[in-house]
Amino acid sequence: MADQLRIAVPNKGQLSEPASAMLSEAGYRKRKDSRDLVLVDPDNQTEFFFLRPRDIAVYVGEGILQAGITGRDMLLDSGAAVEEILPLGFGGSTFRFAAPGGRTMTVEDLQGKRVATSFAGLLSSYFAERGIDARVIPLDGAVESSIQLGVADAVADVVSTGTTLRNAGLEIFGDPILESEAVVIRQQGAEEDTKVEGLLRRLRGVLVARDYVMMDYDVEAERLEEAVALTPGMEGPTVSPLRREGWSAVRAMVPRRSAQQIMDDLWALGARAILVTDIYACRL
Ligand SMILES: Nc1ncnc2c1ncn2[C@@H]1O[C@H](COP(=O)(O)OP(=O)(O)OP(=O)(O)O)[C@@H](O)[C@H]1O
Ligand SMILES: O=P(O)(O)OC[C@H]1O[C@H](OP(=O)(O)OP(=O)(O)O)[C@H](O)[C@@H]1O
Ligand SMILES: [Mg+2]
Repeated sequence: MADQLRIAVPNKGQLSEPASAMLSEAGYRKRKDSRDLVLVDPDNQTEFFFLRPRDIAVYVGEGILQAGITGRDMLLDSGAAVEEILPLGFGGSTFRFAAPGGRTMTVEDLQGKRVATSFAGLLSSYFAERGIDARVIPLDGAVESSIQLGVADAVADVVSTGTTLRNAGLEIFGDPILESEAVVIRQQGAEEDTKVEGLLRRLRGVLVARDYVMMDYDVEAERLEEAVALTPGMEGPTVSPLRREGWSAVRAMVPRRSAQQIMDDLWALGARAILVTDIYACRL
């Protein structure tokens, strides 16, 4: 249907499961079978198309689908007319050079050499921008084997934990070519679309619910200012009178990763009944 929001989602690979999990947390329907190619979600007037992450920028760039989830590296590699509109905080990786004995190498050493990669577009632009004349050897995957097999002198590949490179006896060198993560994309210069805005609002809500917790505590009036300084919240904490004379109840969102430290600091100020709860969903 024409008034449906049509979104591209990775059908397999590293981004597939976390992308579907995030959409499900955002209240969209989840596909039951990982082989399904299309999922219609009539309650949200949305259709999901499960596509290869590498192809997603092409569909969105052609204006066939209004938005998609893919890796920043894949979006840049595609050369499609798309733009990133929201980083999603998963699928984090760096794109890096590696070679045997790479520790002692620099990017300039690649002059005249062969560099294998499955991101030929991205790598060619990188070399062009720096005036390095290297030969890019495009491969589909398992790039780490290319040096041992004699097709390349170095590789440019996705690195997460570094295990794959280490196991292949390769060492990273040079600055990261790119820091990547999963992102929402749309066609370059696309007009504001209320349905896409709605999707983004939901996804931002999931990001906040993942990164923040709700903290409640009671504190004596004399220590209130110090306590509030530790928990400034988003637009200022809610402070309400406690039935107990001279005490207040405070409620504020705090970053999940610092919640334990803030609890310790509040306790030291004399705050009591300090409670932390998950945020299930939100719109800020
Ligand atoms: N080990 C990893 N950790 C985090 N992100 C990764 C990792 N490997 C790849 N990615 C990211 O996931 C996205 C999709 O890559 P993925 O490897 O899933 O696709 P692919 O190589 O085309 O498919 P496959 O590996 O299934 O053949 C890319 O943006 C990439 O940066
Ligand atoms: O640093 P690590 O944690 O080891 O992860 C990085 C590896 O993960 C991906 O491989 P994938 O499994 O997608 O295979 P592929 O090379 O065939 O794409 C990527 O291409 C790297 O090889
Ligand atoms: Mg891969």
